[in-house]
Amino acid sequence: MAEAEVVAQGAAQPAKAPQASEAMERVWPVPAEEPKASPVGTPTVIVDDLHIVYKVYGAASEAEKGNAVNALRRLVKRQGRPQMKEIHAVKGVSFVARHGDAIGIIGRNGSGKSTLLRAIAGLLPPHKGAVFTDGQPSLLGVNAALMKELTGERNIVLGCYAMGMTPTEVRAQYDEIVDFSGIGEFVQFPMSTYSSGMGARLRFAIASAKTHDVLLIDEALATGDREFRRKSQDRIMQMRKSAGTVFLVAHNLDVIEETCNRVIWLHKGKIKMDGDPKEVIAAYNKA
Ligand SMILES: Nc1ncnc2c1ncn2[C@@H]1O[C@H](COP(=O)(O)OP(=O)(O)OP(=O)(O)O)[C@@H](O)[C@H]1O
Repeated sequence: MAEAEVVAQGAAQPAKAPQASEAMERVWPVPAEEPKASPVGTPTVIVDDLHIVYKVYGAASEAEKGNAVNALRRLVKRQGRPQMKEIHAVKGVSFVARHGDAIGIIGRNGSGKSTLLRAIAGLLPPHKGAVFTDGQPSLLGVNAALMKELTGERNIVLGCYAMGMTPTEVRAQYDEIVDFSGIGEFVQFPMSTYSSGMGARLRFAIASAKTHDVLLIDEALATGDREFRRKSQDRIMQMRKSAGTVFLVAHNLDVIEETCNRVIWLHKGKIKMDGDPKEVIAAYNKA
């Protein structure tokens, strides 16, 4: 399944990677987006009795496995395709997120954290229930794909356009993005030459160059070093102040506690606890 891309997908056309300034001149102008002034405390995301079910085909027993003999046997016996299995990943989750919230989502492996984020981003259709969002949610995941064959420069420019920034805004932000990412002269090299940490830093730097109504961050801070984590946390704080809503999935509970004003603990697809970070994390650690 494709991750939500905060960065450009399918927007790149050049055969060779030009300098950033050239790239900016070439791309068509994007209509300016007026920043919305939303008061802190008004709802941005309403999740109402959300159920997400994955359907997995071919999760069959040995006798049903998809080899030629079994396929022929099914044809002869006029049987359908191998049994489909359902994985009920999110089970009746409800909550309201507000402008200015930074909400940490914690839980054991497989508890439904990433699934919930992808559903809020609109990437997974609800089996039951609904998600209402005010504004465009942007998911920044570990796998959010920049284009590996393009230079950091090109990825910054295209990524910013993909987020709806104008050429003037991109120009104004370009140096700051490079600076924040800390990738230095590597910005001129194709991303295929980057370490995973460098790629993650650049993704975060691009994604956070814009004020998002709703920014969903899935473990994206995990690959950065300590210094980068601190800078990222500061930036998330700034986003909260500018009345955006940030969701943060991380296994590092310290990052969650330091960054978020609210924590949702998911357990086997359901909300086990929702509230003050200290209290929720203490209960989670005891469980
Ligand atoms: N694409 C998929 N197809 C089928 N099942 C999936 C898919 N993605 C996740 N699942 C299942 O949904 C459940 C929740 O997975 P999810 O990745 O949301 O959990 P998580 O809390 O983010 O886990 P982790 O902490 O390991 O990243 C798991 O049982 C997982 O096996």
